Order: sequence, then structure tokens, then C-alpha cells
Amino acid sequence: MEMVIECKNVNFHYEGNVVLENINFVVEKGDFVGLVGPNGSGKSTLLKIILGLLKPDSGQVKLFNQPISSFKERYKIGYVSQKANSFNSGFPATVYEVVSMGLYGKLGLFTKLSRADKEKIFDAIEQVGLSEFTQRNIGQLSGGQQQRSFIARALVSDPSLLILDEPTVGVDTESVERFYELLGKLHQEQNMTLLMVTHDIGMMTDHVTKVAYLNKKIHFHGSSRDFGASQKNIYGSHMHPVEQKD
Ligand SMILES: Nc1ncnc2c1ncn2[C@@H]1O[C@H](COP(=O)(O)OP(=O)(O)OP(=O)(O)O)[C@@H](O)[C@H]1O
Repeated sequence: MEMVIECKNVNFHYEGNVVLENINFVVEKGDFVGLVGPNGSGKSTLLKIILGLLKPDSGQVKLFNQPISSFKERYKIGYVSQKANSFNSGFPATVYEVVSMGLYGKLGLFTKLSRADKEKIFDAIEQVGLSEFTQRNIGQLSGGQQQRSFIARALVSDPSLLILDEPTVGVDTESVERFYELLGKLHQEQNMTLLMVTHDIGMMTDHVTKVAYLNKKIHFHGSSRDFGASQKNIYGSHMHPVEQKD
């Protein structure tokens, strides 16, 4: 069993407001985990801790079996943030330019892109089905197309782990379906590990392999099938902790 993310006894608060309490959470290689929970339950905060953007008050976080403090291979992690698809039409960058930004984490900001790098950019754009929009201004794309551009940006450094924070917000139903197809392909054909925060529980459970339900604590972590069966417990009798499976 190869661990990609390990959170052990993680606690976090913002100014007197405890947001995460004793979080034990693992993502194994090849998992596709849907992280769900009510508004304000700490999902984005947990992602930020995993990404090293926030430091926990206590507890340990490991990425690819290394303590986060000494983890240097950031390019192994692709991240699509919550606000990624809220560009206005005047945003002055093409799809190509946006996607190329995904390489700078690996290469450094002032590195000239090699021919191989450019190939990677075109490949990532093709993977998300946006080749015909390569030179289009990102602000002139639909919400779904913008979101796929940001996924291409996350893919261009060839990550082993892709983290997405509510990627389907504001995206029309047809694009959401295409988006899940794309994630399914990355998961199955490229054996990518995925962790996604989402609110669309119905759609998500058909695609992910595991679900974690967070509300300050992890109340459920198990297969998406078991989650379906226990949803009544979790949502109905609000917050009777369901057996935690790891
Ligand atoms: N920078 C901050 N300073 C203070 N409190 C914050 C900050 N960011 C988030 N919070 C609070 O922490 C709690 C958890 O927020 P978080 O964004 O992690 O939840 P979430 O589960 O991602 O919510 P949502 O589903 O609404 O996006 C909320 O009560 C929120 O108001």
C-alpha cells in the first residue's frame, strides 16, 4: 500500500474557531477520493494544509511518504483551486499561456521553454479537449472550458496527485459530465491519484472510489458504495459519527 497523503492527528483553528479536530486521513496511490461535508466544515482548510499553504496547530502531514516540511517535489501535485474558473472576459492570457504557467513550478519563472516543454503544453491542452482554443483568450471561454484549461495547467507538469477544490461550481451540467469523464480517464488510464472537494454528491459517488465526509472531524471514510448506504446516518441524524475506516 503506497501512501500519497497521510494526515495524523491534525488540528487547526482560525482565531479561536476550531476548524479541524484530530484529523486522521489517508489517500493511497490510485485512490479517487471525494471529500464532502457541509459549508464551512473545513474541507478547503484541510486541502490547504495538505498543500502546505497552512500549517496545522499540531499533528503530522506526509506527502509521498515524506514529512511535508521536507517535501520538495511540488510538481508531483497538481492543484485546481476553487476560484480557478472565475475569470472575467478581459483577462489577458491565452489558454496556451495559462497552461504554460503550470511548468514554472518545475522549471523556475524565467526559464525559456524548450521544444519538449511546448509539446507538453500542447499535449495537456489536447488531453482536456481544448486544442481548437489554444490561442483563445481565457476570458472568452465558457466556465466549463476555463475549468478544463486550469486542469490542463495542473496536468502539464505530469503530476501523480491531482487536488481539486469544488471544480464544478458554476459549470453547466453537460460540462460537468465531460469533466467527470476526463477525471475518470486520468484516474483509470494514467493511474493518477485524485482528491476532490465537491458538493455534488449524487454525481460524485458514481465516479469516485472513496468518500470522506468531513465536519470538523472525519465522520466517514470508506468506499463510495458504503457511503451511499450510510448517507442516511450522516445527513439524517446529523452527525452521529459513522465508523471511521482507517
Ligand atoms: N482565513 C480565514 N480566517 C478565519 N476563518 C476562516 C478563514 N478561512 C475559513 N475560515 C472559517 O473556517 C471554517 C472552515 O472553512 P473552510 O473554507 O475550510 O470550509 P469548507 O468546508 O471548504 O466550506 P465551503 O464548502 O463553504 O467552501 C469556516 O467557518 C470558515 O468561515
